[in-house]
Amino acid sequence: MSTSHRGRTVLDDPLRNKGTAFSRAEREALGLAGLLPSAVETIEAQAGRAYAQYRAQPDDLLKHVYLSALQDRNEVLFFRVLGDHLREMLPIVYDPTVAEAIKAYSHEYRRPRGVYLSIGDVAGIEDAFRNFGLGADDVDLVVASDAEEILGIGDWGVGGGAGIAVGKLAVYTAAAGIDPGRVVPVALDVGTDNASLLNDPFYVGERHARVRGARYDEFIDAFVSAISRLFPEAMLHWEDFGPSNARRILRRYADALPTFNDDMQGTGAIVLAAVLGACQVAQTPLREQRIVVFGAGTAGVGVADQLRDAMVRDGLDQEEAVRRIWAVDKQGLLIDDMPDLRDFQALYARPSAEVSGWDRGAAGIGLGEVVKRVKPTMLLGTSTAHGAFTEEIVRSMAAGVDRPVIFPISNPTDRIEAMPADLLRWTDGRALVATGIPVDPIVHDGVTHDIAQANNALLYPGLGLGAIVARARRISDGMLRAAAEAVGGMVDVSAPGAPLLPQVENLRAVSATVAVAVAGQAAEEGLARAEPGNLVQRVQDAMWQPAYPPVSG
Ligand SMILES: NC(=O)C1=CN([C@@H]2O[C@H](COP(=O)(O)OP(=O)(O)OC[C@H]3O[C@@H](n4cnc5c(N)ncnc54)[C@H](O)[C@@H]3O)[C@@H](O)[C@H]2O)C=CC1
Ligand SMILES: CC(=O)C(=O)O
Ligand SMILES: [Mg+2]
Repeated sequence: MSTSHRGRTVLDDPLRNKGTAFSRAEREALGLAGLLPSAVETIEAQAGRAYAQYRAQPDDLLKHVYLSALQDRNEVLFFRVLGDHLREMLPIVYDPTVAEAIKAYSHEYRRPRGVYLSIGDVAGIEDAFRNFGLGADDVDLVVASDAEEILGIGDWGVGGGAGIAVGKLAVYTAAAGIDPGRVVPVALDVGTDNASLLNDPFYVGERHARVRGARYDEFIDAFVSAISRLFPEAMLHWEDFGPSNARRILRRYADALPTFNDDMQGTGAIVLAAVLGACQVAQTPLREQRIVVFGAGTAGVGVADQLRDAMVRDGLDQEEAVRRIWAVDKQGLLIDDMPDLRDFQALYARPSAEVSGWDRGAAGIGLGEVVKRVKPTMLLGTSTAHGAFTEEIVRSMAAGVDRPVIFPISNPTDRIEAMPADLLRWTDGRALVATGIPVDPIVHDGVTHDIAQANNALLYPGLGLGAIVARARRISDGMLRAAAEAVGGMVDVSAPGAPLLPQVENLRAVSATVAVAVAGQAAEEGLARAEPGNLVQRVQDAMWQPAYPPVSG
């Protein structure tokens, strides 16, 4: 690596800064003599100190703040420490603590990271990217969020967009070795409907209600055009958009550039991987499952779509597959004569005649009644409704099936539909559980249950790496399927209590395996612009490592 910078500006560049690890020769060449204490340290020594400082932070939010500051000083060291303590630190950098950091963004704000685009300045979009300083061939990946539906915590304005894009990108690098110097986090600031932000004197975003309609669409359009023009090779990842925009935006741009929506497609694919594992344990093929999706929003319907397509591959026709899925939302079981169905929910609405004799409360046909009538084998939670999988509902489900598959995957912790220890207790250890948040192993009746983390973080880094290695023109359904099957193929679910997905410690191997499968699929579908060659080697070679390169002047 070389730099034309000298002196303090070298130390201020987190992608080049090595701090006390600059050698004497580098210090001489880069004008650093006298700007650092005399010891020349190894990265191991620096990482040991950083870890001790991290451990000394009194709570998770301050641990997050500490790691953000480390990333702002020295990216290699940040990723080294994160990689060395992945299981411990992923929940701090990412889900669930990232939710706390997002809520506190304007109060903890110290320095910017990435690109902030405001709906009030559409004309300035290209300039903003130019000011960021990367050229046409310098960007592999852009992660963008308008923060309308951050995890399960709702609208968090500019801090939500910036915080989630940065958090997702940290996982991309830690998990799949995406080069942190070749990515751009983007906060799309269209205002916020969050009154606590609008009335917070520290709030650093656009201080007006969320803009919707034609102006919003023009803003998104200008953003996508700028990306396509300025960074023609880059992949675009959409994160945490609201349900009225997520699918619409994806549809609009899916054929124009390599792009995907993580909440719909990444989540759908990781849940499919876990479901395939659960089918093996339960010894019941997917096409015979009865699946209730609780929370039919962006993620819930994304999951339903992936499961439907997998059932079709498993031998059902489209109609039969759809009929094996029951979707429940705020208004209860979705029924085709409901006036307030969203367009993307309509496919899963049951014919009203089918449910005419079912019990209805003020909020429609509730989850309890659905479980009683449907006798589901799988219950998937993407509702943000904490505690919605009650003991009564879970016991009722477990009475009808030997191995109830129950995935409360809403994030963060205070949105989860049920805690895994309760699910195991209420089902006498029979439940096959996966959650969105990380959960410690649970001992029930002498068996240790490793709870799979069905979080898109296990999938999207490898998907992105595979697409980047292939220089994919598009992200196809086939590439998502290949990713899901690759993750599913990496676990042995045969032992009692075994997790349904690979463990977080294996994230690098998982991501590399996913990337090979995705890049191979892209090539097979004629979507790869790069020659396939030896994909295993190409994926390994493409993975950035947190080690200091020599820096010359
Ligand atoms: N584990 C993972 O990888 C992922 C988990 N999620 C989680 O899924 C949840 C939903 O996220 P999105 O789909 O993006 O949000 P969304 O807002 O698009 O969907 C939530 C849906 O749940 C419904 N809902 C809310 N309260 C309900 C209740 N009491 N009963 C029934 N339905 C109810 C809403 O009407 C909406 O349709 C969040 O907690 C999010 O963190 C989302 C993406 C990935
Ligand atoms: C994990 C994730 O993408 C979400 O909860 O929104
Ligand atoms: Mg998300």
